[in-house]
Amino acid sequence: MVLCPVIGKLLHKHVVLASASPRRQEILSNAGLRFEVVPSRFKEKLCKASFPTPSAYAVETAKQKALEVARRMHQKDLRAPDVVIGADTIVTIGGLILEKPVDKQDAYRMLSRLNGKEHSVFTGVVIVHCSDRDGRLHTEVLDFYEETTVKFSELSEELLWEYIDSGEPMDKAGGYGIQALGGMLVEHVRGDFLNVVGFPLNHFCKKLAQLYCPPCPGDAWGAERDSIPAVDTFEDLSDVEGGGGSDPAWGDRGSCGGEEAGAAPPPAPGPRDTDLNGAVEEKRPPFPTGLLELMEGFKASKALFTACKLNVFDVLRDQGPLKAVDIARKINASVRGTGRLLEACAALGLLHKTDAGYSNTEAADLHLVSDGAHSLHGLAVYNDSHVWDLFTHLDLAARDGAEQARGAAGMKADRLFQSAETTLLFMRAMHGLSKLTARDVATAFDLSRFTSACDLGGCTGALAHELAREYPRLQVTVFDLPDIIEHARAFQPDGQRTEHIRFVPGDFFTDALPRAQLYVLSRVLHDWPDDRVHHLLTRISSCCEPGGGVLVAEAAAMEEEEAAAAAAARRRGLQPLGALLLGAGRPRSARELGQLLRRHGFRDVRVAPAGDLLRVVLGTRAAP
Ligand SMILES: Cc1cn([C@@H]2O[C@H](COP(=O)(O)OP(=O)(O)OP(=O)(O)O)[C@@H](O)[C@H]2O)c(=O)[nH]c1=O
Repeated sequence: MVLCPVIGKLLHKHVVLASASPRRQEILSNAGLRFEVVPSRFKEKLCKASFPTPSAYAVETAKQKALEVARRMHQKDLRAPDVVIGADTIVTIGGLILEKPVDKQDAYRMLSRLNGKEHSVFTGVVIVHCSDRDGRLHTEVLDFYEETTVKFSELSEELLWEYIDSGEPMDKAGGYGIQALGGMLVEHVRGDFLNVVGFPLNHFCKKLAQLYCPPCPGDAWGAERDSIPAVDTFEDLSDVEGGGGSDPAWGDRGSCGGEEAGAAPPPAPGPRDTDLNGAVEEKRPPFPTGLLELMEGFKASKALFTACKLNVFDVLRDQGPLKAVDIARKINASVRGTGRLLEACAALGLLHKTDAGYSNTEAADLHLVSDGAHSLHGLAVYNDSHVWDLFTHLDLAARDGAEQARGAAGMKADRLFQSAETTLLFMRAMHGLSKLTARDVATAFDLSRFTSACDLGGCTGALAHELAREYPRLQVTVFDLPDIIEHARAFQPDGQRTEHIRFVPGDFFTDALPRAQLYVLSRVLHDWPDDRVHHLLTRISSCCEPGGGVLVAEAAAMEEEEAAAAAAARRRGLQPLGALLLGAGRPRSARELGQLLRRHGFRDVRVAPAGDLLRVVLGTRAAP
């Protein structure tokens, strides 16, 4: 990929992002950078008046954030980093620097100031190269900043308060997030949009190119070149690190970092390079960041699950910010243990930590609390209590097949749900996931020509509600196992029309299917092996009148997109394991699903994406 080499220069290094900002993490990981997140503990309290410009303040804050992390990691001697990246975003208007609001009133003061006017957003960035010299940390700091101007529309008081009440302003400089609801407040932007969001990626790449690209012979710009080099120059970059010479750009641009200061260039020496003392150094293998992440990944999941299980996010949503000791009391846990768990959650970007204590991030408020329209709490609890146990026995499943693993985890193979409690656990997990995707599935195609639908395996009816909401003429039947239907009532949303939805108990492999023009199979087929899928589609096909349809939603990528959707691919990559442990099914691509539908008498088969997770395939029953 042509854009990779400049970011690729960091792939062999242990890179740390000294920031808890989820936006920075997203911007950099979207650009292909691999890094560890270690939020800085530096308190953003430098005296603003002592800086000549707002940008100098942002740069110094970014520098102190990064250096604090570099020193802490060096002291602990744990996976000491090669490079630490720090950043600080501020909003300035009329000489005033606005950081993150401390409460709603503060957010209101900030937004009123910005209302109808143009302001500047500065992000200061530092790239700190670290090395160990006789046990002492040596740092070299490269810094820069980027300015973007943003103009707000004239906004009514009501709108400002509505925006503040959405909760979005609280963890954002200036009290708004241009990338989300805050985008609606903005009339125009001059400059780098991502700079406003929290990280000036373009400028960062230029700096990396300066750092790692030696001046080409005859290049009039030399080390001062300040634009991303042409693609073929990028390709040349792949070997320059091995050149072993000093880095002119670094020498010119870098500033020394306090007590750790020194003059040596940061890049590592080449394959077998001679250093100034004549000693020969072996080339270090690339730092296995990805592997280490995989090895540690389960701890991150467990921290999230545990905080959900102990209702940490509920407590903080209702009463945060709170100190660890108060949270411990409220969740009935030890202060020491709670403190550790909270630290871990903050490091994972699930919580914010400030002087006032811990508070939820936006994502935690939305998805990790136990109630609310977008809650995935049930999924976390299900994964923790049920899927976790099964995966503990993955070795057994791999060796002997699923039955052994299920047995070891205490599950009887002949019965899906052991008790009402496990049924509810499963239903809560599915409910959260279905609600997350229901709208995308319901609107992937225009289904308004149908007046009746049957959602097979429709569980709590989350998709049925969305279908009924989207298509007022549609009558939807949710068809699922009696155990499920018995508990479905508990999941019905208050105040939503339910007369268009009915719940019918039954087994779609054996019982008569309710009559409907459209049959829906949302995330059902991957649970079943080919023979069962054929059996089910044969049954649907024989019930479906010509002109009727079948709608299949699965976490299946379109083949041509597979390489691009790396994260989704990773999720899909784990699906066969889930199938091994949970049943004999398998994931199927959209193309394969389309072929299946054609084979069972459906024509005009079309595929559409439904959000990031799912693909939806719609087929129309041809005349037999
Ligand atoms: C203007 C604007 C800002 N932000 C966020 O505001 C925080 C600034 O605060 P910071 O002190 O620079 O960073 P932080 O979040 O406290 O993290 P850290 O680096 O650990 O100090 C960062 O998050 C940015 O994304 C947005 O998400 N959208 C916007 O439109």
